[in-house]
Amino acid sequence: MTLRELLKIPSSTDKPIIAVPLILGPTDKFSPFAQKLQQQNPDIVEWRADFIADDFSQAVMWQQVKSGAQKELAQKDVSAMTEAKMLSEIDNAKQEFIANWPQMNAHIIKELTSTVFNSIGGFPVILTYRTVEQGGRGEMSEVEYTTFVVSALNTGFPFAAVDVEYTLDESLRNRIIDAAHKVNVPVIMSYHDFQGTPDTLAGLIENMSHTPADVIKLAVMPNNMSDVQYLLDTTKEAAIEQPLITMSMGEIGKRTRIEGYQYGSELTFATLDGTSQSAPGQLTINELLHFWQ
Ligand SMILES: O=C1C[C@@](O)(C(=O)O)C[C@@H](O)[C@@H]1O
Repeated sequence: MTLRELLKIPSSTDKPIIAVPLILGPTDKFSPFAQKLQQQNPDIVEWRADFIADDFSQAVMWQQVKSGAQKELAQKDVSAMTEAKMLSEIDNAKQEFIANWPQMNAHIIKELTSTVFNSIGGFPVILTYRTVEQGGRGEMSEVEYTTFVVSALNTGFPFAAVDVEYTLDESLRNRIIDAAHKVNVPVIMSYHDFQGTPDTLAGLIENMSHTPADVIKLAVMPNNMSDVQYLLDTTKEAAIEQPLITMSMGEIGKRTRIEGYQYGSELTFATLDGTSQSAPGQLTINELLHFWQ
């Protein structure tokens, strides 16, 4: 099955799927992004949830509740005794907050997901939470990351696919894969190396393909042109069942984002305006279309 078939993105061209990253944070507006999306019409949006989800983590939310209560207390003219008592009540409230957190968290994740789906006007969405270790912004623990992704999948919003990092603990990885498959969402198993191009790419792809994932994705940093050619050749020679997405990042890897499809990479990441890159070396959609003319 091709990636287009799997993600249900039909096309009459031989060109790869174009994915655009959505990297908005909690104070950013969605409408300029949505507008450019309509104008440039990529195939799919990758919601990089790591740009926003950590602002709604348990620690951040508790801090907000706590400082709100402390502020209120500071405005009251109370005795030192009453103040001490109230401060200890705030600490007790933490237990209650922790007990209620799973429901609150599910509610927050549903709101975030709903905002994304309602803002981007019908484009298919890949859900990605990229950890700092793999080159993203996400600082949640592995368990929190898993909870976030599983909860987002269970909101009922129809994600076109979900990204799962190969470096995540295997049992947690499988929890996400099971949750995704239960709601018929294909899983993209991804691996990033922002430092270099491992000389064991073929083995890595092979090992990743032995997971229950539906798509394999590899993004690595080349240090010279032969690293770039090595990535392309390995992509071409990969004999795995799943569709493959590969790229060399950075300036010298740009070629793989344009030509990778000729070697078997079925999706390429591009930006709407050249400024909102989610990884180094991404071209704009216009640049890609220009090269493909
Ligand atoms: O895995 C990838 C590929 C990527 O790192 C790139 O190099 O284009 C961009 C990420 O947003 C995406 O999740």
